[in-house]
Amino acid sequence: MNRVLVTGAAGQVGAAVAAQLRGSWEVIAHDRASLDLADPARIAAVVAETRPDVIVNAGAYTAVDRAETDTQAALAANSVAPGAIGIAAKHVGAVVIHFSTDYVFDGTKATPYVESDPTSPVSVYGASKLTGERALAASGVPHVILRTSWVYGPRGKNFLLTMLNAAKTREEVRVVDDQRGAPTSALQLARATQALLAQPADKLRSATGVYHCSAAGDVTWFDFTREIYERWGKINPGFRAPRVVPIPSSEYPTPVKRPANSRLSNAKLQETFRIALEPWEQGLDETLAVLASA
Ligand SMILES: NC(=O)C1=CN([C@@H]2O[C@H](COP(=O)(O)OP(=O)(O)OC[C@H]3O[C@@H](n4cnc5c(N)ncnc54)[C@H](OP(=O)(O)O)[C@@H]3O)[C@@H](O)[C@H]2O)C=CC1
Ligand SMILES: Cc1cn([C@H]2C[C@H](O)[C@@H](COP(=O)(O)OP(=O)(O)O[C@H]3O[C@@H](C)C(=O)[C@@H](O)[C@H]3O)O2)c(=O)[nH]c1=O
Repeated sequence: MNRVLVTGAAGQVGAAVAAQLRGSWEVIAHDRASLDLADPARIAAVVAETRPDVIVNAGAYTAVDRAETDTQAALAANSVAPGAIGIAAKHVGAVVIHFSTDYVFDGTKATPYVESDPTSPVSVYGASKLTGERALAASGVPHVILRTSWVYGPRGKNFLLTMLNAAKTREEVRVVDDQRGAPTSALQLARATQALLAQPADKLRSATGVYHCSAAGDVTWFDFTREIYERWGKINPGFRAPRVVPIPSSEYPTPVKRPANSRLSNAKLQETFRIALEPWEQGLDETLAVLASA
């Protein structure tokens, strides 16, 4: 059985990927306690000891607003670590699958972003992830960078859980209606990763590069919130949803501006690997079903 090392395995995507691959892969899962990505020497040692065939790097500093002031920690995990992972992986002949973000773009394009579009991050988080993409590529290791968007799942910190929690105490939630993207579930990303790893090894190696990988379709955060409550209500008849009020981003001030357009064209992923993620509605229903059964 082939061996895969998963970093950030306590996070939403890392946990889902590790769970999805168990059974068909020997999974070595590392969280922050066992592999601190801010420690390049530890990365080198763990990779040299375990000699994985594939490394899935799902660890990252994802607190977008906090990254503006906690910059060193964000840079260590998001910018430096991918390069260290690439160098260590190259030594043992491993392929690296790495996650990145829609926030490498400024969101001013009118249509979905393609991989060749110029990047222009407007946040430290986005800039740190872009530097990480470049560091991984510069290491010379065969790699696939999956840029995704608006990730949520049944655990961790994410917009879905924030909104379900808000419903417990709030009569009304006010949500931005001028940022558009594809909410992508951790489970959808885990399945896409599994499909990627099922490709012939030489194909994966020769397809080195950046791929956009998000759920099909798009919504605003306001639309997404309404759908969350409507669908949660259908499986929990006693649920009382707060009023959902659409607002412009200017009425929800955050330390960092978010891109207005987060839509990512997945055509390259589909053409190269024949991998297509399901519509975001399916990811949401699956995740709500997991929450309902918990
Ligand atoms: N969440 C989202 O909306 C999106 C995420 N992405 C990307 O997808 C990937 C997975 O994100 P997601 O699972 O959602 O994020 P999470 O925040 O859920 O998980 C990231 C994990 O990385 C860990 N981590 C952070 N810093 C370090 C470190 N120095 N050493 C070891 N582990 C560390 C975190 O640990 P701890 O909790 O202890 O900090 C956490 O367990 C990331 O690359 C992210 O940039 C892309 C687009 C959207
Ligand atoms: C909680 C809340 C948020 N919002 C807005 C703020 C923001 O513009 C948008 C989403 O809020 P979040 O805090 O989830 O946004 P954010 O943390 O920026 O989410 C991002 O995380 C990183 C890691 C990524 O890579 C991105 O793809 C994206 O998912 O909704 C409201 O309008 N009303 C609310 O009640």
